[in-house]
Amino acid sequence: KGKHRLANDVERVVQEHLTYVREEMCDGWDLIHEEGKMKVYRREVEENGIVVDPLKIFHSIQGVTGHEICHYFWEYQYRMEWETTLDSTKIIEALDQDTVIFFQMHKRVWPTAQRDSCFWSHIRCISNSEEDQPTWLVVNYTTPHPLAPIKPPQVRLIANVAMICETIINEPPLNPKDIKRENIQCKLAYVAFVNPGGWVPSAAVRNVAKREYPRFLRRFTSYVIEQTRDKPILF
Ligand SMILES: CCCc1ccc(-c2ccc(S(=O)(=O)CCO)cc2)cc1[C@H]1C[C@H]1c1ccccn1
Repeated sequence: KGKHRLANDVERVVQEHLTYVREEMCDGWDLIHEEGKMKVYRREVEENGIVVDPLKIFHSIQGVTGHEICHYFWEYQYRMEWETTLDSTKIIEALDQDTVIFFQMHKRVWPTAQRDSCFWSHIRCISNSEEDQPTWLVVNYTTPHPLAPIKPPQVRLIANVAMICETIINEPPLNPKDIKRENIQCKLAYVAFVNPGGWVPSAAVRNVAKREYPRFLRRFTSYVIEQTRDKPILF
C-alpha cells in the first residue's frame, strides 16, 4: 500500500486533531447548548469579518461503538440518509481504502449563497496499548480538486472537521463474546472549523450553526442506533 499524494497532509491534520481534542475546555469556550449527554461549545472567532467560530461537541451514545459511529459517518452510501443539509454528495477520487475525496452541494441557507464543499475524508483506528478499546476517528478536510472547479455563484466552504470516538464497555463480562449493546457506549468529540467561504451575516451563521449542529448530531446518532440495533456489535 503506497503513500498517496495527500498522505502527509492527512497525517499532519489527524495528529493536530488528536492533540487539539484533548485540550482543556476552559478559556474562551462558551457552552451554547446542552441536551441529554450532548454538550455544544463554541468560540466566537471572525477572520476578515467572516464568522469562523470553532465548534466542539461532546456526546455519549448508549449501545453503539466508536467504530460503528465512524463507519456510518465516513461511508459514502449512508450519507444522504442522515445528512439533511445536503443537496448531493459524491466521491470524486479514492486515494486509498481509508481516504476518499468528496464533492458536496449544501442546501442553501437563506440569506446566503449556495455552498459547495470538496474535502478529503479519512477514517482511522488508533489502538492504544493501555486502553482496552481503540480510538476511531474520521477527519474531513477541504482540498482543491480538478473535478470540483469553483463555480460562482456557488461559494466553496472551507471545512476542517473531526469525529473522534472512544468505546466504553461497562462491567465487561468474562467472555467478550457475551458483551451486549446495553453494556457499551461511545464517547465522541466532534470538532468543526467551518469557514462559510464568503461573507455571511454573522448573526445568521451563528444562529444557523447553533441550531444545525446539534440537529445534525442528534439525527446522525439516532440513525446509527437504528442501523445497528439488531446487528452484531462492530468493535
Ligand atoms: C452557511 C452554511 C454554513 C455551513 C456549511 C457547512 C457545514 C458543515 C460542513 C461539513 C460537515 S461534516 O460534519 O463534515 C459532514 C459532511 O457532510 C458538517 C457541516 C456547516 C455550516 C454551518 C451552518 C452550520 C451547519 C451545521 C450542521 C449542518 C449544516 N450546517
